[in-house]
Amino acid sequence: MAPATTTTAARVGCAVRARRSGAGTGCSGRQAGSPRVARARHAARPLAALPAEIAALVPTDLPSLGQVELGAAALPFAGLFALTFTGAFKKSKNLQDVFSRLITIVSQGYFQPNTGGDSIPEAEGEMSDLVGDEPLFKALYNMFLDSGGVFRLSFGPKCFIVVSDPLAVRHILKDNPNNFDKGVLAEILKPIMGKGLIPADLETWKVRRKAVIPGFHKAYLDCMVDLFARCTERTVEKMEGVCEQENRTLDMETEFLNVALDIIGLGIFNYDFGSVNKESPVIKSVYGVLKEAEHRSTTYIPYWNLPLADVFVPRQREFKKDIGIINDVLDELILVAQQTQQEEDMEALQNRDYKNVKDPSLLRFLVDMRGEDSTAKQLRDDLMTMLIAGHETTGAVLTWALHCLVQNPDEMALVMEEIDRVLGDRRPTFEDIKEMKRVRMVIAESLRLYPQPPILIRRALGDDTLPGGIGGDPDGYSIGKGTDLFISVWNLHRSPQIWKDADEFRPSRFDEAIDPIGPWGGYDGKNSGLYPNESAYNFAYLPFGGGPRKCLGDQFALMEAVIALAMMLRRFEFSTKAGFEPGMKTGATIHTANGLFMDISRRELEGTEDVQGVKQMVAK
Ligand code: HEM
Repeated sequence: MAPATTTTAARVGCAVRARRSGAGTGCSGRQAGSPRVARARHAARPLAALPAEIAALVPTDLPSLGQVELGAAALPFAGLFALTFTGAFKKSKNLQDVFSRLITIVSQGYFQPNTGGDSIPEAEGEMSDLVGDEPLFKALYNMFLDSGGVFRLSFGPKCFIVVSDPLAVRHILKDNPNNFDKGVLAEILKPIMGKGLIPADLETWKVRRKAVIPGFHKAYLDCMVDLFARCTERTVEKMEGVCEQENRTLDMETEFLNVALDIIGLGIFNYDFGSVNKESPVIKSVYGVLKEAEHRSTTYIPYWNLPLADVFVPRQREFKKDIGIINDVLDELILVAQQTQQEEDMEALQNRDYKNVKDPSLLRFLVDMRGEDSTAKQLRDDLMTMLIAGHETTGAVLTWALHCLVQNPDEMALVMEEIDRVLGDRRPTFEDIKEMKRVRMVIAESLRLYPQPPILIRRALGDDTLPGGIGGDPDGYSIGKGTDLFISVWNLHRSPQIWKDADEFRPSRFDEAIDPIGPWGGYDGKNSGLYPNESAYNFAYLPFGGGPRKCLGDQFALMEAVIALAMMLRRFEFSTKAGFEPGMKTGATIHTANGLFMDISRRELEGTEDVQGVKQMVAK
C-alpha cells in the first residue's frame, strides 16, 4: 500500500484512497496514463491490520477472514443498511468510511466476482471522497490523473474498474460490445423503464433497437425541426413576459428542462405536457420519477427492492404513485394509437407527408409499422425510456451551453453575429442548422466539458482483456466475468493528454487536428460531418456513447439544442445573477447545473420593434 500522508493516516483508512500529493489537496498534476507499477491488493487482510475504530466495530466472535461465513459477513451489511435507511449514514463521513472499509475487507474475495488481473492499478481514497459534496465523476477525475486510463476502485461491498482510455473504451463499446451489458444501471432502471432500450436484456434490446431506429428517419427529423421551433417560441413568449417585470430573473435550467419535456412529449408520443406555462400532476410525476432514478443511482444499498418498501418508505410510496400516473397517461396514448392504427410498410411510412399529418410522433410510426406487433407494455417501456433519456440530457446541455457563453463574452458575440446573419427573425429550418456552425460547435464543446451522462456503466458478461491504451500495460488488463465498469466520459473529455487546454471552453478546437498518441490514432480535424463524433475522434469524444448501444436520439437532440439556443439568443441578452455560480447536481447517469439563474433583457435588434418582432415570429 502507498504510504499514507499524515492527514490520511489520521483519518480512518479506506479501500478507496485517492493518491494525491499535498496531503490530499487537489491532484498531483501528473499526466494521466503514465506507466506505473501495478499494486494489487486482492488478498483479504488479517483483522489485526484493521484500524482501531474498525476493529472496535467488528463483533469479537467474527471468525478469521479465511473462514468467514455469509451469516457473519451479513452483519456489517445489516448495520450499513440500517444507517442508510435512517439517513444517519450520509450525515457521518467518518462512520461511512468505517463501514465502507469494513465491508470492503470482509467482502473482498468472498462476494465480489473476479474483477480482474493483478496488473490493474488500484486507486485509493476515502469513501466520503466519493459520496461527499463533490459529484462522483469529479472525484474519479483526480484518481484518473493519478492512476491512469484503467484503474480499480473498491468501496463498500463493490469494486469497479474505471476506464478513461479511448482504446479501452472503444473495445468495450464497439469492438466487443456483446460481452457487456448495463449491469448496475439496468438493475436501477428496470423498475422505471421495464424492458425499454436502456435496461433491456440483449435479446429484447436487439428486437426493439431494430424496430425503433427506422422511426428517426429524415422526413420525421425534418418535421421535428419545426416542432422544436414552435415549442421554443412558447418559452420566448414567456420570457418576453418576464422582461416586462421588475425582477427579470429566470432560472434558465428550469426553462430549458421544460421546453425539452414539451418537445419529447410531442415528438415521441404526441402528448403536450405544456410544461412551459403550467404545472400538472403528470409533470410533477415525471420529475418525481427522474429524481427517484437519480436517488437510486447514488444510494449505496438498494433498499427499494425489499418487500413492502413501497408501502412503508414514504419516498417509495410517492415513486409508486408517480410511476402509476405516467403509466396511465402512456397506456391511454398507446390505446388510442392502436385503435386508430393504419398499417403501412416501412417505405410508405417514411414517405408520409409528415409536415401535414396530424400525428407525426414516433409512437404513431411504431404502431403503424406493418409486422411490428409490439405489446402495449413494450411500447410503454420504450416511451418511458425515451421520455427519460431524451429530456434531462437535452435540458442539461442547453443549460451548460448558456452558462459557458455567458462566461465567455467573446464567444457569445461571435455566436450572436452568426445567429443574426443566418436566422434573423425567421423560424429556423434544417438548412439554417447547417449554416450555424458556431452554434453547433458551442453545443459540441458544452457536451465535451459537461457530458450528459458523465459516466457510462457496463458489466462484463465473460472474461476479457482490455487494451492497455495510452501509457498503460502493453499486454492489456484482464477482467473477469461480472466485473463492473465505469466508463468515464468526463475523464476522456478532459484528458490533458488528449485535449489542449482541456478545461477551457473553446468551440473552435473542433477545427484543430490532434496528433496521435502512442497507439491512439488522433484526430485530423476533417471527418466529423455536421457534428464531431466518437468515430472521428477515435473514442476520445463520445457524448452520445458509441458502438451498437449509441444514443439513437443524437440527431434529434443536437438539432433541438441548436434551434432552442439560437432562438433564445436571438431575442434576449443574458447575464449571470450577481454572486450566483451554478453548482453541480448529479446522479450516476446525468448531471445538471442545479439552477442557472439569469437576468434577462430584450435585445435591441436593428429594424425590429422589440415586442412586435417576437410576436411576428410566434405568429408565423
Ligand atoms: C443531448 C442529449 C442527449 C445525450 C447527451 C444523450 C446521451 C446518450 C448516451 C451517452 C447514451 C449511451 C448510453 C450507454 O452507452 O450506456 C444514450 C443512449 C440512449 N439515448 Fe440518448 N442522449 C441524448 C438525447 C436523447 C434523446 C433526445 C433520445 C430520444 C428521443 C435519446 C434516447 C436514447 C436511447 C433510447 C438510448 C439507449 C440506446 C440503446 O441502448 O440502444 N437520447 N444517450
